[in-house]
Amino acid sequence: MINDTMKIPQATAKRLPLYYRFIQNLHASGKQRVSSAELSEAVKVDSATIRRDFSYFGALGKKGYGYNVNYLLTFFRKTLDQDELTKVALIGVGNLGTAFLNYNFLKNNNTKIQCAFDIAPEKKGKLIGDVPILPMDDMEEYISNENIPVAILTVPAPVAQMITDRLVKANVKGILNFTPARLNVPPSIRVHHIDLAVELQSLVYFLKHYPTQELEE
Ligand SMILES: NC(=O)c1ccc[n+]([C@@H]2O[C@H](COP(=O)([O-])OP(=O)(O)OC[C@H]3O[C@@H](n4cnc5c(N)ncnc54)[C@H](O)[C@@H]3O)[C@@H](O)[C@H]2O)c1
Repeated sequence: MINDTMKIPQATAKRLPLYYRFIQNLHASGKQRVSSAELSEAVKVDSATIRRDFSYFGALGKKGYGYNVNYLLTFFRKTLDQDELTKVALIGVGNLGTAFLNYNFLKNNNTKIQCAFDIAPEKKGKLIGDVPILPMDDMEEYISNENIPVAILTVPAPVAQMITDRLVKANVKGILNFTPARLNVPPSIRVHHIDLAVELQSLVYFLKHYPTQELEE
């Protein structure tokens, strides 16, 4: 998770995992330095934005040298708390939830879906991608005893708010909401809403109205 005390603009913070993944790959291939042009090509963010982003990280590229890969890797590890495993709970093991359980989030960063919950009795006790599916009755107790700070919500929209209220009681700090429901939460809880239909619509709109150059920001 990104350290709250750091003064990195939100738009920059959102690009951190993208940079981190690429820098990890560079490091693994033994590369010592990288130019903003190479980074730009790889992560599809224009190089002026990259230079501005990296100046927030205290990484000032040198002309003709670029950025030091080791420095960047250390910075991203620290900033994204890569040394610390963030536990995640998933609620709703249907089509979407099952796909997430089968996808190994640990491949790219240190978040791990530790447990899943579903109301369907036939799913109880099953393992999907090594993640156990537990009954909804146990949700609050399990999440709060295990100190799980993040939940992914993949339930039908009509029950999303009711489950969110329960997650808040269980001391969850962040919710990744895949349902179309708009969630009400206390100000201390962060909700990120991922609406695939809206994202798709927005992509189609941008393709129609903006030349590719302006798509990158
Ligand atoms: N499938 C997609 O491609 C997709 C894409 C974007 C958004 N979504 C949204 O994601 C959510 C899940 O979609 P899906 O296709 O996986 O649906 P689904 O019907 O396949 O799965 C929903 C799961 O939630 C469980 N559930 C129902 N009520 C519950 C409750 N009260 N407590 C706990 N679990 C409960 C069901 O047993 C089921 O396993 C929906 O809100 C949907 O709109 C789905």
